[in-house]
Amino acid sequence: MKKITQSILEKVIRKRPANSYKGTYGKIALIGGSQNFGGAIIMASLAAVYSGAGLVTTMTDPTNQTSLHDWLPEAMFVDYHDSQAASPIISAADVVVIGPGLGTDNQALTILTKTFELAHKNQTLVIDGSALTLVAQNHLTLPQDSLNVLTPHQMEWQRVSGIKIADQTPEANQAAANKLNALVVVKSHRTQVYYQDSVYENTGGTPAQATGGMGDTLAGMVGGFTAQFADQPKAVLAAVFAHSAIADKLAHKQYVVLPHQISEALPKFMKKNQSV
Ligand SMILES: NC(=O)C1=CN([C@@H]2O[C@H](COP(=O)(O)OP(=O)(O)OC[C@H]3O[C@@H](n4cnc5c(N)ncnc54)[C@H](O)[C@@H]3O)[C@@H](O)[C@H]2O)[C@@H](O)CC1
Ligand SMILES: Nc1ncnc2c1ncn2[C@@H]1O[C@H](COP(=O)(O)OP(=O)(O)O)[C@@H](O)[C@H]1O
Ligand SMILES: [Mg+2]
Repeated sequence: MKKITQSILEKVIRKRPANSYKGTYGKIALIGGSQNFGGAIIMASLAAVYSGAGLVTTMTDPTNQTSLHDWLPEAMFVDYHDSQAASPIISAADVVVIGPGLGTDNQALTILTKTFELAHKNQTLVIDGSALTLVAQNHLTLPQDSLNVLTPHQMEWQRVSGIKIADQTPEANQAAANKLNALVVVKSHRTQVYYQDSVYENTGGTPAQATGGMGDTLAGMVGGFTAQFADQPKAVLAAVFAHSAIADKLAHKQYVVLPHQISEALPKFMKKNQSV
């Protein structure tokens, strides 16, 4: 098993070319946030914007619009019930993050299946939270043409793969990830990443991260990194490492690290760890 260490950051985070503009850094659509879980998609959107994604659109329940803009005026808003408005933006996105706080009712299932229908080649789909539970409950097939990045915690991975948490060995997980033809980030206190023949284990992370919204933030970061950096598997590894490394640093002086604090630390962290 390979270790994910500090060295992944310089390999991925590049110095920004002088003649670049927002279009250089990718378009992301983030879909989620039911009436009760609005915070999840706001935290994911914060992470996407603070990791440097060029254009971010948040598709959520309209009850979340004011809080979204209060936290993040940089994000555009679309009502996720409005399929006519949402579909062209989803189609045009380089990266779609779906699931944080989406919920698992019929309306959430409709939004997820529509997003799967729209997914296409040259698009990365980050499937997190409720979207993973919906995939498992409804035996959905993942889209064939997009690069599918799954970010389950161990219980979500149990639902999707059928492997009980106690039996989630690297061999079993790798076989299941390959069967899904997906890049899978199995989150725990030492997160593991499965992609094709490779298994990676993160070397960072702290129990100060054990708080709701921490995974929503990682999903947004994976979206932000894959939107900007060409090598998609490496971008995922860098997002996983950066998420835990920032938390480890904050945890020197904090009992608990709040998810939005990780996002707020990202611009300085990325500047410090970019390649020269
Ligand atoms: N502020 C918000 O709006 C929040 C919304 N959230 C959303 O709520 C939805 C449900 O997600 P949840 O994960 O809370 O609920 P789930 O029911 O999907 O998973 C939680 C269950 O998994 C078990 N579990 C086993 N191993 C675990 C591990 N390593 N990490 C985490 N749980 C493990 C827990 O004991 C618990 O029974 C998701 O869409 C999520 O994005 C959560 O992120 C919490 C914060
Ligand atoms: N004890 C821990 N040590 C290291 N990382 C942790 C620990 N507890 C939680 N995390 C990290 O926090 C995140 C939790 O994700 P998730 O359970 O999906 O949260 P949520 O859905 O509430 O946002 C994962 O990235 C996980 O690796
Ligand atoms: Mg989660």
